[in-house]
Amino acid sequence: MATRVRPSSKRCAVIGGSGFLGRHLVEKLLDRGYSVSVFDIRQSYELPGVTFYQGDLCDKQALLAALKDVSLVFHCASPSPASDDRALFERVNIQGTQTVIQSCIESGVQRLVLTSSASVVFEGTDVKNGREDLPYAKKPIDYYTKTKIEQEKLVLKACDKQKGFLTVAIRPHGIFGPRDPQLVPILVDTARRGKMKFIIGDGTNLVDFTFVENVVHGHILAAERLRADSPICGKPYHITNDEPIRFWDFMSQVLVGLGYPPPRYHLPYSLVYGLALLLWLLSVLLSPLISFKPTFTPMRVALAGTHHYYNCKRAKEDLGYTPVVSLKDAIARTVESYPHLRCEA
Ligand SMILES: NC(=O)C1=CN([C@@H]2O[C@H](COP(=O)(O)OP(=O)(O)OC[C@H]3O[C@@H](n4cnc5c(N)ncnc54)[C@H](O)[C@@H]3O)[C@@H](O)[C@H]2O)C=CC1
Ligand SMILES: CC(C)CCC[C@@H](C)[C@H]1CC[C@H]2C3=C(CC[C@]12C)[C@@]1(C)CCC(=O)C[C@@H]1CC3
Repeated sequence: MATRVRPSSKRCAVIGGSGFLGRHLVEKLLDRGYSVSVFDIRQSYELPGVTFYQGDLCDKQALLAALKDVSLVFHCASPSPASDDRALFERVNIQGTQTVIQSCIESGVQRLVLTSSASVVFEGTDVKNGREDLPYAKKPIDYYTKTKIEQEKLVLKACDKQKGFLTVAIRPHGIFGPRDPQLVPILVDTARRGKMKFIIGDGTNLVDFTFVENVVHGHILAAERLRADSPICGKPYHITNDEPIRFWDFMSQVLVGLGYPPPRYHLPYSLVYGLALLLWLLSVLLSPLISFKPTFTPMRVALAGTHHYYNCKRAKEDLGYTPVVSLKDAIARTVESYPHLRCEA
């Protein structure tokens, strides 16, 4: 009878490893002595010690090739929330995640760490110090969030100690840092178009923004503690900077750091939300004729005008997590990393 060789526990794969979070995770895993395979639909860099597999995670055969002899998998691939493409989210985040789980099981992968999102409980209304036992959003605010909920449920349900397949989900919130293609670039683009003059609501709403290195730290702690006898199997964990900040103070600090004026004038939240909803509806109705993507989507307005910060006590207790970079240092390092986005005037 052929004996199955147990893959080395230091051999891992990062699905979505070409992305913002994925690449930071790959770099830290290499530092920690892991050998890393990246599976992604695109290859965005080259690094010694990394083997790239280019493919779609919905393609099982392509995935099986990348997971050969791998014992630990990080799944941090997703279409960008900005794509607002329902069919794509469903195909990649739901069907694709099912394919990831099946491929892991068939390849003998022992541990799967999913990058979920704290937004799985967010319905567009205040979440203050939210714990992991909050129910999933019944009316998710967009298709991205709806499919992130299904994705997390699939991965956590697949955890099976008997079969030796262990899973855990990390729920970060508002990831930022060097090379982020989303938060700072969208903010600067909005400022350059003269649209960052207004504060939505009274400006006192508290939000978590999480430095990418803290998110990476949470993922690695979870992976290294994921054993059959640990309490973390099949559970979700909030990972934040644990320093909620006023949404508009955070935006202002980034803008001022890059040489742009901070927003000053207030607009009522319900007015802006209503307008965003109307614009979104128009963009859907007119999509056969013209294509336009509004900057102020209902999701962004809700995120900008409500409290949404999360308690990460469970991660502290079970994973031994504490943020490794403070918010102040994180903002300074992020601002420094975008010299090309500085205000030229
Ligand atoms: N950026 C944020 O603020 C937050 C992100 N997340 C989650 O973190 C994860 C990583 O996000 P980011 O690094 O910000 O996004 P990103 O867009 O930079 O990276 C995602 C990667 O997934 C890859 N990908 C997409 N579809 C694929 C497919 N069908 N097959 C293979 N690869 C595919 C992309 O090519 C990309 O490299 C995602 O799961 C996202 O939902 C969760 C909370 C907050
Ligand atoms: C135009 C301005 C009002 C806002 C500019 C900044 C926004 C682009 C970002 C502020 C909060 C961010 C955020 C996400 C994306 C970028 C922001 C909207 C997520 C939706 C990314 C994916 C998630 O899982 C949740 C994030 C919440 C915070």
